Amino acid sequence: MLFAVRMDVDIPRDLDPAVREETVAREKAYSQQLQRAGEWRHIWRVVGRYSNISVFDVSSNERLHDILWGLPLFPYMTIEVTPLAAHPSQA
Ligand SMILES: O=C(O)CC1=CCC(=O)O1
Repeated sequence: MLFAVRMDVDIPRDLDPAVREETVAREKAYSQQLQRAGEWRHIWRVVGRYSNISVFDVSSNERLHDILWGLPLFPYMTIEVTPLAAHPSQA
């Protein structure tokens, strides 16, 4: 099952810089592990924003929910999920 997911990140400015750095590092490791496993297919920066648009290929809605819930930056994100279906014009 394919999903496009937009993540808008808004880390509070007064967050301890060490906590910020450690959380962002954990986010990167978490993301890259899922990319290597094939569930996080794409991640693209949204130009000019602290946001990304990602494509996930997961077995179920529950699996995607668990992945998103587990994001280290989850408490600082607004997330929009769009389920994808094959387009009839896909060559
Ligand atoms: O920087 C972001 O867009 C947030 C993020 C998600 C996965 C990752 O490595 O960073």
